[in-house]
Amino acid sequence: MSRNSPVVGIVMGSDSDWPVMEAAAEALDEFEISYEVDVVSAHRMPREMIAYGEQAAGRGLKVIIAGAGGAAHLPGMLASVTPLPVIGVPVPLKHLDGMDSLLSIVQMPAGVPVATVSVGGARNAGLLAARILAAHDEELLARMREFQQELNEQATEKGKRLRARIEGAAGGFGFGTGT
Ligand SMILES: Nc1c(C(=O)O)ncn1[C@@H]1O[C@H](COP(=O)(O)O)[C@@H](O)[C@H]1O
Repeated sequence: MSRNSPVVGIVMGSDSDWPVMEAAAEALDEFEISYEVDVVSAHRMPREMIAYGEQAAGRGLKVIIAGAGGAAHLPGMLASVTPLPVIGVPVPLKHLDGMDSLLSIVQMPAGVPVATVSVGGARNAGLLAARILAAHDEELLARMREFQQELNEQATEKGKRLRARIEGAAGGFGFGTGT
C-alpha cells in the first residue's frame, strides 16, 4: 500500500468480504495508488456509514469502492451521501450465487449512480478507479496504456498457443486472424 494519503476508499460490509475485495487493493497497488480499507456497513453501523460518505471528499478521497454481499445496500447508500464516484462490487455469498448482491447494487434510481462491476469483480473495480484517476493524471494515463498493451500481448500470445495446439492436433488445418 502506498504511504501517501489515500485517494481511494475501499470499504465493505464485513471483514468476510475481504477475500473478494482484496483484488481491488492489489490492482491499486500495481498502479501505486494510495488507498484505505475499512468495514462500513449501512445495515449494522448506519451512522458511521453516513459519516464516512459525508466526509470522504473532504478527507481527500477521489473514488470509493464499496463491496457488499446479499442485501447489498452499502454502495448505493454511500452514493447518496457523497458527490464522489462510487464503484459497487457485488460480493457472492453462499446462497443465490451473488445474484442478490448484484441486483441490490446495480438497479439504482436515476440521479444516484453506482458503477457496478461483475459479481466478485473487485479487480475491475480497482482498475476502474485507476482509470477515473488517470483522467486527470498524465503519468497514470501512460501506465494504463502500458497495462492495456501488456493485456493485448498476453491475449495475442494465447491465440498463438491455441492455434499451434489445434493445428498440431488437426494435422495442419489453420484458422484465426493470422497474426
Ligand atoms: N450487505 C451488507 C451490508 C450493507 O449493505 O450495509 N452490511 C453487511 N453486509 C453484508 O453481509 C454479508 C455477511 O456479513 P457477515 O459475514 O459479517 O455476517 C457480507 O457480505 C456483508 O457485505
